[in-house]
Amino acid sequence: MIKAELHCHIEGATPPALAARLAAKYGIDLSRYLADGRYLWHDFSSFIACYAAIANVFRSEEDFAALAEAYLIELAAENTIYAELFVSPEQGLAAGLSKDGYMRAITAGIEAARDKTGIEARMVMIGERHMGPEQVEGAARYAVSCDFPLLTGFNMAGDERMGRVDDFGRAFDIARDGGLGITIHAGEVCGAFSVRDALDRVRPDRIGHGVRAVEEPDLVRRLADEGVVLEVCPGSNIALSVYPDFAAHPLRRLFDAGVKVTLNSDDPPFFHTSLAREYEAARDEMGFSTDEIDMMTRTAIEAAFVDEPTRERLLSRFAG
Ligand SMILES: Nc1ncnc2[nH]cnc12
Ligand SMILES: [Zn+2]
Repeated sequence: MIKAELHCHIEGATPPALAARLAAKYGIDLSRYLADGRYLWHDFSSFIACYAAIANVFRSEEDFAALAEAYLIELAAENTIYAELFVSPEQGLAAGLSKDGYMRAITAGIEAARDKTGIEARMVMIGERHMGPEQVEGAARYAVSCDFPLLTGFNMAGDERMGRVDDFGRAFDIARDGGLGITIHAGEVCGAFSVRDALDRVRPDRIGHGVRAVEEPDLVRRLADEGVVLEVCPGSNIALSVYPDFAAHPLRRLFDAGVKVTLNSDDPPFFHTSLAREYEAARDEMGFSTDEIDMMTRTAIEAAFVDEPTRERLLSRFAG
């Protein structure tokens, strides 16, 4: 089955064995965050802290390039034709590189994977909500001024409980005015109000998660009517205790209500998942037919932050 992914934080795709190898190479103590091949966290805040620690083991352009290349090659091996990677150039600064050096590295990883497998990929710039409006605006300004053609979108991740969407509105205005596709994490840790705020202030093309919109029927209807695409990450939601299990997850209710939904892995090894496992769970645990899953993949390509010839080429893979 053909697959596509719109929502994966690239440092969040770091295999634990790679994190351990780089930590040993650079003399970094990860014992609070990684043991017995598993990442150590127990709630959203400790997940964010663990994520930051793991992202810090990358110290060279080669490290970042190898991560992106390896992740995309793994996706391609599971018949994934398109992926968007969430990127954080400030991670380059933390590594003693430059933001451009980081972007160059992820670009190199994408190009290497495309040369080897044909997988198409783009980058989406991340601002971190818990770092405050200045950081998020800075990320947007860098995104619209840097010169990396594979960077096609802007997103805000991080702790949804920090501030209100309005505090970050200018960052999205900058990104939109600069021609970037717009998506925002909302309705994951916080409830329906957060999705409504995002729709009202940011007018996003897509929403990261968004699943807690299900708590308000009017909001579900609004998502369906406005055609906003949800980047749904069921395994992530279960790992972070947003829902107890796949049976309780609202993906099916949103789909049946006519909301445009897609399947994604978020930070796969942190949540003991992969894009392939999310597809399997949709079929085996959430009762989606092959045709319905294909619909979700098609939705992902239709909502991808790509130029129209690329979209047409990707959509042609569904012919027949
Ligand atoms: N699931 C998630 N929610 C918010 N910020 C994140 N950063 C990495 N993964 C995230
Ligand atoms: Zn995410």
